[in-house]
Amino acid sequence: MFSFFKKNDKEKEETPLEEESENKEIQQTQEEETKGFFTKALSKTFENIKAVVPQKKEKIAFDEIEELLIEADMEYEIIEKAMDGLPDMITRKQLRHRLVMLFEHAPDVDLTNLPKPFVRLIIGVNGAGKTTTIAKLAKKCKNEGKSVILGAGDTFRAAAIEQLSTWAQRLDVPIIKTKQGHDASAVAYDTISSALAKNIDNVIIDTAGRLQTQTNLSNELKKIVKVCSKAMENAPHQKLMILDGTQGNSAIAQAKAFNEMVGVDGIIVTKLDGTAKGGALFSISNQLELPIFYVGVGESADDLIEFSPDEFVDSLLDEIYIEEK
Ligand SMILES: Nc1nc2c(ncn2[C@@H]2O[C@H](COP(=O)(O)OP(=O)(O)OP(=O)(O)O)[C@@H](O)[C@H]2O)c(=O)[nH]1
Repeated sequence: MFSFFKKNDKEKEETPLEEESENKEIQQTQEEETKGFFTKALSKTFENIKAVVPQKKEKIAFDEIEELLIEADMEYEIIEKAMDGLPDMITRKQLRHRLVMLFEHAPDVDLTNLPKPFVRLIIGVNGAGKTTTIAKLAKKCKNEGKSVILGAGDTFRAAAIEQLSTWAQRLDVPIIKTKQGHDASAVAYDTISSALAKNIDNVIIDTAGRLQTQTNLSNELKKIVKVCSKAMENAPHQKLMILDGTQGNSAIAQAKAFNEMVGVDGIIVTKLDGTAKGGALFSISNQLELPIFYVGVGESADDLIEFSPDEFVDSLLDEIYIEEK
């Protein structure tokens, strides 16, 4: 999926075959690392799963799989869908195929040809982890050698502006902000204009998670989206919804409401480290018909990992199945 493998330090005299095998090795190492992250982040979910299947096996009974997926907070409707027609004893390969299929809504972004600036609008309810995730995304941009500017678009709460400003300072990235109560769409416009003027690669704009009424919130978000497109054609390029992973499946209704308001392009699930509800990722992606781009696995700016359905499913299966020969 989103892999950024740098080839620039390869020795010139390497043959294409050597280079290919080296690239494969790098890729494998990175996949292992991501799998390691998932295993760590999902330790609580895995504890529940292991209570159902304490010993790793080659084949696992249908009922046991059903039970462990329930334990991991996967919605029953999705479990039924995933397991439809599977035999009484299920192999790793059979289950893997079905589970990966649940994430069929893969992100469809050509990362080699991103517009400049690439504008992301961050939406979601208060407390879901919006501000922290914006900081994590900004850090990721910087790590990749890209410039970034933040827009403090949650003008409803002074604390939100302050919190994002603190992160901007800590990460040493510019931020456009205004006073509490001022027009959020003006902040969005100014942030994009500033990025255009200064040739900045990425724009990340925060939004309010709550206003006086749901209608006000909906109107404000719609206005921000419209104003972004006035500042730059086709902006925002991604509307990302932040969902609190500790809420498990109950985050879905919330997400649907936001999706109806402005149409969401993808999801970031936060706080995966603190929950036993990791299985909800299946239902979240499948029910909303949206890709999960990243997952948050801690409170620091580095605790964000790119979501890969394959690696996520493999780390889960590693807990219950003997490695397939
Ligand atoms: N463990 C853990 N905590 C997280 C993660 N992401 C965010 N948090 C914490 O969740 C709390 C809320 O995060 P914020 O980023 O303030 O959330 P917000 O959506 O901006 O919420 P408001 O500031 O209330 O608008 C903070 O204490 C964060 O440190 C994560 O991936 N893992």
